[in-house]
Amino acid sequence: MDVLVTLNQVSKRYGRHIALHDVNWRICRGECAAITGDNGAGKSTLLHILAGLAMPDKGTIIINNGEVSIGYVPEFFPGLKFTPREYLAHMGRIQGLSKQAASKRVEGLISMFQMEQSSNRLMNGFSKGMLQKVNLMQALLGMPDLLVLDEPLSGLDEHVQHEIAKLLTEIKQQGTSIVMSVHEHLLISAVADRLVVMKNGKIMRDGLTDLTYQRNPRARSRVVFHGISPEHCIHIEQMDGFIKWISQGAPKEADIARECSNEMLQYILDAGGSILSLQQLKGPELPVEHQCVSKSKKAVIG
Ligand SMILES: Nc1ncnc2c1ncn2[C@@H]1O[C@H](COP(=O)(O)OP(=O)(O)OP(=O)(O)O)[C@@H](O)[C@H]1O
Repeated sequence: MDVLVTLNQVSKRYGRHIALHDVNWRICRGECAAITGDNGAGKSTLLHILAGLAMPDKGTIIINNGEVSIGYVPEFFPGLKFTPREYLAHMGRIQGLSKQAASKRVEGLISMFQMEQSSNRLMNGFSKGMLQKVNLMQALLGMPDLLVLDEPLSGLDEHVQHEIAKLLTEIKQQGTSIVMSVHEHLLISAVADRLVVMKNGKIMRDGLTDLTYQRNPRARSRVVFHGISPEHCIHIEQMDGFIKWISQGAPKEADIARECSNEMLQYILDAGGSILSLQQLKGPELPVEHQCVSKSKKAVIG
């Protein structure tokens, strides 16, 4: 899997308040992750760090070959005294596009967003929905590998919410990875492949959305194991095929993609752990077969 950005043990505090606490996370090429959680859970802080707008106090950020372009869509976008055409052309130049390239890109975006009729009107008279479209267009000017959006549907009416969801689906289909904080179910069900739940600055759940399982029922296994260090657990989360933790207590329990299970089990054993059980699952909730219970390396992997 082509990982675009990896966060390792990332923490961020504001004064005495810890907004992010030892977060390990990554986003891969072509993925769309929705981040949800209560107000103050740390979603925006995580997005700011991913987008390079804030630095962590602790931890590391690894960018794929140091060359991932990122577009950021803030929650609020002001109604400026420019037309979208003027504003986007300026932004394109600021982002390093030539005059011709900026103009071509702006026209392409205006057409994709069906903004032809309003593209020469001043934005200070725009509705929230129209402003949000321009906000999204500015982030797409440089054809980013990764689009980071902070609550893209906030304050929009239902019709515009569906329009934005449709546009984000198109953007995802064009190969752009997306990370967005959301409160609305629409984007989780219509666009996201992965759902991340945050609480008190920590990631509590990170896995495929149930709809993704239904659309693409990838065979998976549930493995129960114990005896490995927190550092090895972090590595497991970052391996291809890790889906989600079911329990991080003792013993630990995780869902993994079946095609990667040999590699994962081997890693657990090499790290000094013991496998307590391996159960094959299919779909979001339905265990179809109980395969084996063994502590022996050969019996589990063979
Ligand atoms: N610049 C700041 N100065 C001080 N505290 C901050 C700052 N930014 C965020 N915080 C605090 O850090 C915590 C996490 O904030 P963050 O905005 O990341 O949460 P969030 O999950 O995005 O919340 P919301 O859903 O309300 O936007 C909150 O308690 C917030 O008050």
